[in-house]
This record gives sequence, C-alpha cells and structure tokens, in this order.
Amino acid sequence: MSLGYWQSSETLLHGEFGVYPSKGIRYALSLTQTGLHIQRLVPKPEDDQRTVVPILDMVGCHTLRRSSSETFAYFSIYTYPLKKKKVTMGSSRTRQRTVRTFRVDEASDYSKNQAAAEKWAVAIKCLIQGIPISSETDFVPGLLPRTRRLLLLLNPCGGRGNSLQQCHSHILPMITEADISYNLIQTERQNHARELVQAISLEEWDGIVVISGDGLLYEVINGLMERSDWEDAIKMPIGILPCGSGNALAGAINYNAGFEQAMGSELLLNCILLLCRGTVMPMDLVSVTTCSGIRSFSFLSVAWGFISDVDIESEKYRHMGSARFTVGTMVRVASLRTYKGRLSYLPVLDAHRPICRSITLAPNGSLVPFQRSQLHRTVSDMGLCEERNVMYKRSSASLDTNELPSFETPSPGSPTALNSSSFPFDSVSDSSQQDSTLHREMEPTIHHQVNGPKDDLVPALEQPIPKTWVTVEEDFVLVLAIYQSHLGADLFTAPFSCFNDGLIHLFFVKAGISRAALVRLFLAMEKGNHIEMECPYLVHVPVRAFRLEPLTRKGIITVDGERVEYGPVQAQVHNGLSNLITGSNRVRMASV
Ligand SMILES: Nc1ncnc2c1ncn2[C@@H]1O[C@H](COP(=O)(O)OP(=O)(O)OP(=O)(O)O)[C@@H](O)[C@H]1O
Repeated sequence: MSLGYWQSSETLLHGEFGVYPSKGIRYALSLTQTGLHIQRLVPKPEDDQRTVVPILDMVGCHTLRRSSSETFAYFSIYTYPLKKKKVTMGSSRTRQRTVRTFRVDEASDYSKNQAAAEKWAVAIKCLIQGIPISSETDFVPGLLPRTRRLLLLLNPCGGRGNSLQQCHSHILPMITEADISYNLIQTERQNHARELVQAISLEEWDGIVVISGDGLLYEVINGLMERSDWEDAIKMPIGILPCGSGNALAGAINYNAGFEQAMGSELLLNCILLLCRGTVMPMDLVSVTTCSGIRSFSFLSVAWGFISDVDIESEKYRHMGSARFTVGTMVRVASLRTYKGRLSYLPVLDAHRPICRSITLAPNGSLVPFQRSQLHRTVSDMGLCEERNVMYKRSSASLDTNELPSFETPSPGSPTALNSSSFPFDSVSDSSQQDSTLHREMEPTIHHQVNGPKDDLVPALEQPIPKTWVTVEEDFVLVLAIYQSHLGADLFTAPFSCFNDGLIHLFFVKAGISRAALVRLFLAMEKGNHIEMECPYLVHVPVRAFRLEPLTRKGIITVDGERVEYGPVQAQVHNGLSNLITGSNRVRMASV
C-alpha cells in the first residue's frame, strides 16, 4: 500500500450523529483526506450502505444552534455534487446544492456538543482549503486562516449580459457558505476595472476576482502592472468566474482541476467551487509590445488571422453567448483569407519536443530540410527598420497612402516608435479584405504606463532579431500564440500547456489548407484532438519569445481577445509573474 493511499484513507475524525430534521435516524461519520463517509446506523439498513461525499464537492461547513433551550449542536456541510439532468435532447450535467446537517448530541451540555461540532467544521474547512492535517491534528479554529476578503468585479455586459443574475443566484450564496467576505463592484464602462485596481489598497484584499469574460481580467492585470508598486500588486491572487463569451481561462482552470470540459452554468459552478477552495498557483504573463511601443501584459493569447477575425467580427452576435464563435467561424470559413507575414521566434529546445508531427525541429530550432521550401530561417544582420525601408521603397510605387491602416501614429522621437509609412505591406491577398466595414472600429487607445520586468529576450521592435531565433515567412491562415490550455471553454487548443510552464505555444496554419480541413481542425480542437490529426498545414512550436510582422495591409490582431493596433508585434514570457486562484492542488506537469 502506497503512503499516498494510506494518507488519503486515514480516518481523521469519526463519530455518531443524529440528523436534522431528526426522525430518529443516526449515522456514523468518518472523515478522510478525500471525503466524508456516511453510514446509516438507525434504522439499520439491510446491506452495508455507505455514501461518500467527496471533499471536492464541498464549499463550506457551518456550526449552528437551533434553540437556546436545546443542548444539541449542529454542523451543516454545503456540497454541490454533479448530477445528470435529463433534457429534451439527451442529458446534461449540473451541480446541485445539497446541505447535510448533523446533530451532535453525545454530551448533556451544549458547550461540549458545540466544541465537537466546531472540531468537525474546522477539519472539513481545512480539507476544503487544502490546509495539511492528519489524525494527530488538534482541530481548533486557529488552524484556519482569517476570513478571506475578495474584491469582486462584475461586468454586467459580458457574454449574454446575465452576470448579475448568475451572481445573485449562484456566486454570492456559495462564497458566503465558504465564509468568504467580499465587496462587489459592477464595472460601468471599458477600463473601469483597470482604474479601480490602480487605486485599491493591496493589504485590504486577499484576491481580485472578475465575474466576466477574459477581457475584464486583462484590464485587471494591466491595471495592477500600471501601479508604481507593481511588483507587489501583481502578486495579488486573481481569479475568474466565467460570465463572458469565450471564458478561456475558466476552461483552463476547470481542466487543471481535473473536471470534465464544461460550459455555461456547469463551468461557472465548477469555478465557484474552486474559488471557495482558494488554492493559488503562479501563472506566466506575456509582455506584448505593439508597433507604437505600447506594452501590455497578457495571460492568454496573441492572435492574427482567422482567430482574431472571428473574435472581433462575431461581436455583433454577442447576444448568442458562446455560439457567437460558431457562427463567426462559419462566416469566416466561407470567405477564407490568407495573410502574408514574417514570424520569428526563440524556440525552446531543451524542455519540449514539437507536438505536431508535421513539424520537426533541427537541434538549433530551425525546421528540418523537408520543409525548407515553405519555411526558411532568416537571421538578419540588418536593422528591422532598414529592412522595412528597403521593402517599402520596393513597393511604395503601388501603395496608396490613403489605404494605410489606421494604427496609432507613434510620437516622434519615441525610442521604440516605428514610422508607419515604413511598414512593409504586400499586396492584399484576398479582395474581401478590403471590406473593412466588417471590422469593429478600434476604441480610441488610452495610453497607460505599464511597468513590469524588463524584456530581456526580445530586442526593441526596430532592432533585428537575435541570430539564435528562427524566422518563417509564409502566407498564413492564422497565427496564434497561446499560453493557456484553452482558447475558449470548448476550445482545447494547447492540452500540454500549464499555468507556469514558462512557454508560449506558437501555432500557425499555413495557406493551402482546404476549408473542410480547417473546419475539421476546429471541430477536433473541442476535444484537443487536432494535434493527432497530423495536418500538414498546422505547425506548433514551443517558444519563449516571438515577433510577428504582418506583410498584408489590413488585418486584426488581438491580445487576450481584445483588438490592438495592427502592425508588428512582439512578446516574451515572464515565468510565474502573477498568482492565479486555481482552487486545485493538482500540479500538472508540462507534458509534451
Ligand atoms: N459596464 C460596461 N459596459 C460596457 N463595457 C464594459 C463594461 N464593463 C466592462 N466592459 C468592457 O467589456 C469588455 C468585454 O468584457 P468581457 O471580457 O468581460 O466579456 P466577453 O467579451 O463577453 O468575454 P470573453 O472575453 O470571455 O469573450 C471588456 O473589455 C471591458 O472593458
């Protein structure tokens, strides 16, 4: 018998109790590291029936007294087990609240019964919160940390716009059962959350939790990084309760905890359950610099091409919730575009081997010969700006300056500023791209001063890339840099990704893929099977940094699903810079 098994089956507490409401029924309870074993004693069942309530399904435990004339004390355990629910077309799963109240009645005076009830409540709460205990532990309230205080930021407009309703029906009742105190603030506009977290006093909070989609968390992270005390601020545990359309990070948290892939209220309830447990893990952040030198911190992705087009163009179907992406995908597949660009990256050679069998890296991180015809390594000794100028001169004759993209003009003399007129554009690869009416207009960019660690792996955007990098020049259908397992709650894009693996998973799909094959890839992505399809157009490389230079005139680049200025963009990972409330003690190792 392994030590782990012995520890998990070790009985921490054992006792016999009545129940409330009392009908003469009595139970024997045994508490182990993983669950509460309940066996009915009276009336004695015909067979040895035991129910095991997993600790994983519990959010809290309270002691109570029903009346001052009684000597009995009670403890109530709040659980949310997954139940199968019959629906018109088959079945679906949902978590159902179940409260079990036990009566402690062994002693003839209340204080002794209350002390016993308290002991059980403390032990159960320790298990829920992952506080190490054993049968030797003295279960006193001092074992528990002080009540956690969470700042809840709710976007009433996220997803289908029902976050406030979800908050009142599920979130607040559950976190109250978990003894969490909170302040709930509804965001009133874009950037409100960003401003709020810049002004909070850090010591007043144990965590900031967004009740929204991924976009609001992006604001929170960048608001924290804009503070002068960013080094402390970014260590504030952050969490997410999914009420958006994509809910990628929630999908990753759900997966990390070992739950089955979930959507909607099942995903929300799983995430509340995990929030109540409260375990925190380091999470990588990626600093992203766009062409005017604006730096932001991203926790999810940088996307260009098919994925960012769908994300932004499907804004108009927001009322559909997550179905907006399905509709958006179909629309975009029907008029598939390709984008010419140059993608440079710093490959990770030691820790991981490539995932897609369609790509093989040579020991130096470049692609092996059979793919050299499509992809080549470029080590430029020439400054990027010089390269751009050369290319611009080459193509300027055919460029109408009125058609230049509307990205923000950098301030003159800015060290990282690029001259927009020196941005090299190849001819537009698809005539439909000229239709900019499909694109959501960019919100006016507010210039926030983001602090943060130095980007030591990437040179300034106008500088050439280091010789150790690999460059690929291609017609792309999409480029996606992702550092979470999920791109949406049902898009299991990088199954091997962990919160703090220090990796950016760079995917790209090359032009030439058929519409049908692209649809098949996305369908397979739901279960994370797209990697095994060995699609020759799909490439994955684990990297620490990358630079993307679009050579196509118009397009959409998104960072964490938010549109940013179009043009060259580069990024590098900062390992474990933030702290994420994952609620799980499971440590998934990077497994490629
Ligand atoms: N009261 C508000 N009115 C309008 N926009 C808001 C408000 N509060 C926040 N926002 C903005 O809404 C944007 C989108 O929010 P959020 O990410 O929460 O939802 P979503 O886009 O539906 O979800 P996902 O990012 O998962 O797809 C954020 O960038 C945020 O700035």
